[in-house]
Amino acid sequence: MKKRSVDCDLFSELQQNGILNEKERLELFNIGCTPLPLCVRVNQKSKYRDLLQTLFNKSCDEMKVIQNHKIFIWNNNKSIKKEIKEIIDNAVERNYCYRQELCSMFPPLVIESLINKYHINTVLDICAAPGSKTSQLVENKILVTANDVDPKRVQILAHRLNCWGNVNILNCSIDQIKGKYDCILCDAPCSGDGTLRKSSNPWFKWKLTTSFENHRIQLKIVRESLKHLNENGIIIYSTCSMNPIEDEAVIHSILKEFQGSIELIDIHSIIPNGRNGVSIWKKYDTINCPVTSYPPLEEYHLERCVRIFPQDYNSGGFFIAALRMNKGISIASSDEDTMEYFEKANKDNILWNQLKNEFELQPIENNIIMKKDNSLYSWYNGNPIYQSVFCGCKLFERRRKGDYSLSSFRLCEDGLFLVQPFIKKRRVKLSLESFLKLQDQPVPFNLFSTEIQNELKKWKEGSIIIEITQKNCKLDSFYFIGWIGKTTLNHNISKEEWKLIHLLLKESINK
Ligand SMILES: C[S@@+](CC[C@H](N)C(=O)[O-])C[C@H]1O[C@@H](n2cnc3c(N)ncnc32)[C@H](O)[C@@H]1O
Repeated sequence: MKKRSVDCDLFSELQQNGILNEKERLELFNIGCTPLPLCVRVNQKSKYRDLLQTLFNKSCDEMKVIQNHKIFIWNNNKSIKKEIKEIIDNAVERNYCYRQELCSMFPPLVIESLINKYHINTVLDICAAPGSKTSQLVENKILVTANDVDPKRVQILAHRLNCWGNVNILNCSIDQIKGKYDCILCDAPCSGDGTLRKSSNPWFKWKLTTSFENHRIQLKIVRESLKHLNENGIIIYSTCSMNPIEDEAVIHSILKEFQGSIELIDIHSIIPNGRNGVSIWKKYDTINCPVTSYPPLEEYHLERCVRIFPQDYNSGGFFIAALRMNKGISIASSDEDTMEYFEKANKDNILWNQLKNEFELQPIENNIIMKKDNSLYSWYNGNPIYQSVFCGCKLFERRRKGDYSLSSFRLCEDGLFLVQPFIKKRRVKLSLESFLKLQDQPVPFNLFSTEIQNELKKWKEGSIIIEITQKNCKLDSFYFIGWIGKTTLNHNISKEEWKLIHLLLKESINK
């Protein structure tokens, strides 16, 4: 097996460019050879939030509170208790947590810090898959649209964003994007040399020519994004590369092209350990070097950009810059040809009225839209937008084709946190003991107390919300989706979720 070396091409290039001195090169080598800490961000909308946070708080090495996020850090993956690891894996799989490197959290944190000052209401995450930064953005009160060009990665994105919040998801290349946004996050594809703690590629496969190719793509992504920015809008540009060709050179080229219309915002106060961006780097005279990557001849205040070395935050390497468009700029864009895949719920639709009345959805009916799909109707919460492949959170799902009875629809876990507070009917309160009985098989009504039996018999066959109401129980005030059959109560909880419930109960009771 090849051995990592302080003499690798990547480090030599960074040093020749003046990004690293001898001492920093050694520091980078040393930290580059140690594994990354495990960082976990808990979904603030998850019903297990408090349980998970209490548990993680006791077990982690460090807990950071940055804006409204609580981040739990374990410095050594191997020292995490097996039970806690199992809970983390299970909760991540179910989107109750996100495993995300610390430096990858910075671009959304920058956006969150600028929301009020720059009146940001809408954000487009233009290179969003697999969704770590989008999942962070949707925790704010802004309308988030996520896009990625790669269809397979969009599927992963959609899966990972379940339960995190309202988000519209597009699957198009940057030149097909329509509409305008207050802020666009360009987390661009890059060489990924900042990932040297988790991948061997930066050590053995890094090539300058790849950086040149990436520079061209990155520039195109930022230029295209500018067409979709509202006046006074913000672009956040980020990469996990430490190389100026993929970082400052892209920003410099944009500032030079749109001089006077775009300014670079200083974001150092948001990322205090970050380093200043550089204004000097090598001018390569090879044929394939893009001229747009040449270093500046004038002052562009590139020091306002932030470069993170792994040793700065015990993370990976990263780069972030924030650009503000202060005057409209003219880049041709075509905004015709909008296709609507979604429409507002048809108020005359019999099934819609049945669902609405059965679950008392009136207060939120204007936020619910119907997916136009030949065989399946789903209700989502969100704004209908063209080209969406997914839109909002799924609230109800069709179970059986061709059957338009209430029981052919079921409430979905994805959007339960959104509708649950509005659903006043079709709820039942169970003690923890009764709830746990449901795990193995549907429980006949007559095995519950008369009070609960009467409650269950009130409703037609279909979904119901089960609340746990036992005092001093760790799952008190928790809610789950159940199913009322003709004579039995069943649950809609997957095997893996039951496992999580038991692990959490066990760990919390033991503590
Ligand atoms: C660095 S990754 C994004 C990571 C993501 N922001 C996250 O935090 O999980 C870059 C993404 O850009 C996407 N991409 C590359 N070229 C693109 C283009 N022309 N338009 C849209 N997305 C593109 C890739 O498919 C890839 O998923």
